[in-house]
Amino acid sequence: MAVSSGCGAVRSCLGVLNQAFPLHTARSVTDMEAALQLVRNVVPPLAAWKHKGQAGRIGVVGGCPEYTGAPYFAAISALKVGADLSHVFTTQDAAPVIKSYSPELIVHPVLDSPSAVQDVEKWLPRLHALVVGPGLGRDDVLLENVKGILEASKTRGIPIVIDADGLWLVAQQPALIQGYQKAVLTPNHVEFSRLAEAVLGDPLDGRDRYRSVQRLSQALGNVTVVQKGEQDVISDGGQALTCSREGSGRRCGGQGDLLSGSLGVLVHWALLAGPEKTNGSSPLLVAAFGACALTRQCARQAFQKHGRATTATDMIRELGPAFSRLFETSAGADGGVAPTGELRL
Ligand SMILES: NC(=O)C1=CN([C@@H]2O[C@H](COP(=O)(O)OP(=O)(O)OC[C@H]3O[C@@H](n4cnc5c(N)ncnc54)[C@H](OP(=O)(O)O)[C@@H]3O)[C@@H](O)[C@H]2O)[C@@H](O)CC1
Ligand SMILES: Nc1ncnc2c1ncn2[C@@H]1O[C@H](COP(=O)(O)OP(=O)(O)OP(=O)(O)O)[C@@H](O)[C@H]1O
Ligand SMILES: [Mg+2]
Repeated sequence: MAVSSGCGAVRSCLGVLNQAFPLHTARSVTDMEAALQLVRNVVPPLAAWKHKGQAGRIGVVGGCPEYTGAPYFAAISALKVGADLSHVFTTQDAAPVIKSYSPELIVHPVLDSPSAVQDVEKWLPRLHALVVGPGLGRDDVLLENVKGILEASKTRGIPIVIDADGLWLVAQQPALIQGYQKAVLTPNHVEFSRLAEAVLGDPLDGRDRYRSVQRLSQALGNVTVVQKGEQDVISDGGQALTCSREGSGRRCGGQGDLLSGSLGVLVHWALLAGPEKTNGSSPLLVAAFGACALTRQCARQAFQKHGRATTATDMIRELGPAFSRLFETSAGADGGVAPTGELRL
């Protein structure tokens, strides 16, 4: 449970980097531990004086009759990272299925209702962050409802993680998210290419992923972008950070959903903590780094136990131990393998 608030070494390291190199300079340092320390700084302590809800109330908007696993993975991951309550806003048909996976989730069968936007809007004052897109599908009616939910959430200043089919919607209508600096997009390879085409009009430049991610973020008005892959590249248009912590060779579905749900909680915590705790780095960048490192650590631990049979459910079981290992020790004990991370400005 212990979370360090001290970060002198991190402060000086990132401080020097911030001053020394102008934007876009291709300069890098191995700095995984420094970035992990920033994540530790934003994790709220567990305390007897706190009440239910204070550690986070997260909403997941997604799921449809075809995809019930994805919103479940995201919502249960949010809880296991440390949120107190996790809501799923989904379609009438998908709701009982998702409920049956877990009694821990609060499931609202509203997403295909004509009053979907108002139904979700009622809950927004009680939510700290939204994760939009896991398992949403591409039905026009659902996407139109989600558009309204996004607008209502932006008006209230709610942090939004956009993943999966939420990114499909953003690729159709980038204005939906343009300039909203409490948004984080988490595209996989295909989703990133689609966004880059739609927003930059360019095919993906695979040679310089940093530059591509940074350009996409800038074009969207400094929305934070997490490009998932063999290494995860994260940028807010200014700084860029990569997470190459060891994960696993298993590419089973659902790992991105675990990441987006975890990120919903970390985004809330990081914004609450503010830039003082992240030493001037963007809280969203730090949150994104934390979610990537955590997902990869879960993959690694699950693979050690289950090998080729590893699935997202096995990874979710590792969330508690992986979180402790990364964020509740003073040194991020790693059991031997040297992690790497780079910070580029
Ligand atoms: N259990 C559930 O309910 C789950 C539901 N999910 C939900 O499914 C929905 C669609 O999401 P998605 O990710 O399958 O769609 P999309 O990104 O269009 O990819 C489609 C195709 O692109 C390719 N491809 C993918 N990655 C690649 C890569 N790195 N590099 C190269 N190619 C790559 C690959 O096609 P291939 O080229 O192999 O034929 C892939 O099949 C969405 O709602 C999501 O949340 C998932 O969350 C999983 C768990
Ligand atoms: N080649 C890889 N090597 C190691 N880790 C990877 C690799 N590709 C993706 N990952 C990790 O897997 C996690 C999910 O990324 P992925 O690209 O699978 O997302 P996704 O396609 O959206 O997943 P989902 O099936 O949930 O939709 C990220 O944390 C990422 O770091
Ligand atoms: Mg995905």
